[in-house]
Amino acid sequence: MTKLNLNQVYKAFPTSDNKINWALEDISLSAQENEFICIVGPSGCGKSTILRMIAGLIPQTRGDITLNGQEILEPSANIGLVFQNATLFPWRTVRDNIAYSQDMNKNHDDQAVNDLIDLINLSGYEDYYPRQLSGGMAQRVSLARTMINQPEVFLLDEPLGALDAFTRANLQDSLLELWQNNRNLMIMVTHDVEEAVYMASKVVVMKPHPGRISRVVDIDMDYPRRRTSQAFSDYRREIIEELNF
Ligand SMILES: Nc1ncnc2c1ncn2[C@@H]1O[C@H](COP(=O)(O)OP(=O)(O)OP(=O)(O)O)[C@@H](O)[C@H]1O
Repeated sequence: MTKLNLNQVYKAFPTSDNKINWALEDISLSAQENEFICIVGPSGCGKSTILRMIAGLIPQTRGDITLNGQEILEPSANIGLVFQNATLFPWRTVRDNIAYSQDMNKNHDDQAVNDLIDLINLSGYEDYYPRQLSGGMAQRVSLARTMINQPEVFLLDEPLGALDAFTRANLQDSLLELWQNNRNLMIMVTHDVEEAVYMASKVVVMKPHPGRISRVVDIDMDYPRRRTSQAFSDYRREIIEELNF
């Protein structure tokens, strides 16, 4: 069933000299529940703008964006968004950062919080404060904090971009596990083609000036994926070639 639909979406921003910058042109994309979609493309092609429109943070200039057939007009708890840098409450412990939902001030079930702490491999760190965590640990907490609301759509804007390669590879696996347990729709922006092939069921390749979709590549490989397999290198090459032409 189609969960999310973008139909001929355009986005214009005013420029400082009173002109119009068409940041996105004719974006059409439909996503089923359970999909893991990665969006790749060069800087400035409008990847974050797409996520911000889906999150209901900014309006599109033309076209429709619907979730379960309903137009998205404002942010809602059904759609979670995680950015590159974890933004945790510094005065709350790991447990309380996850337990208290940002916008609803609601205390979550202890069992659900413990299960998520287990899943993100932070058991034993429940009572730590953000200043006592590494970047990777903080980003895990940030993911768990969004995940606990069980959003139907989970939007991730370069969530692993600021991490070292080793932490990044670990978190890719944690994210895949979160997705496999919850089976919600994930849409992740990344600059890293290998990360997209490792994680996504579908890769959306974008081009700039104006930002548009140049190709959608279905990744037909079982999980867990082997980065050294022939199929993996073939998909990676196909996407890199698409980005370069
Ligand atoms: N609030 C805004 N006001 C004006 N222009 C904006 C605004 N947000 C984005 N843009 C413009 O829209 C275009 C797309 O920006 P966006 O941040 O979505 O690209 P991106 O693909 O996510 O880039 P990056 O990979 O560098 O994060 C750019 O030309 C940018 O200058």
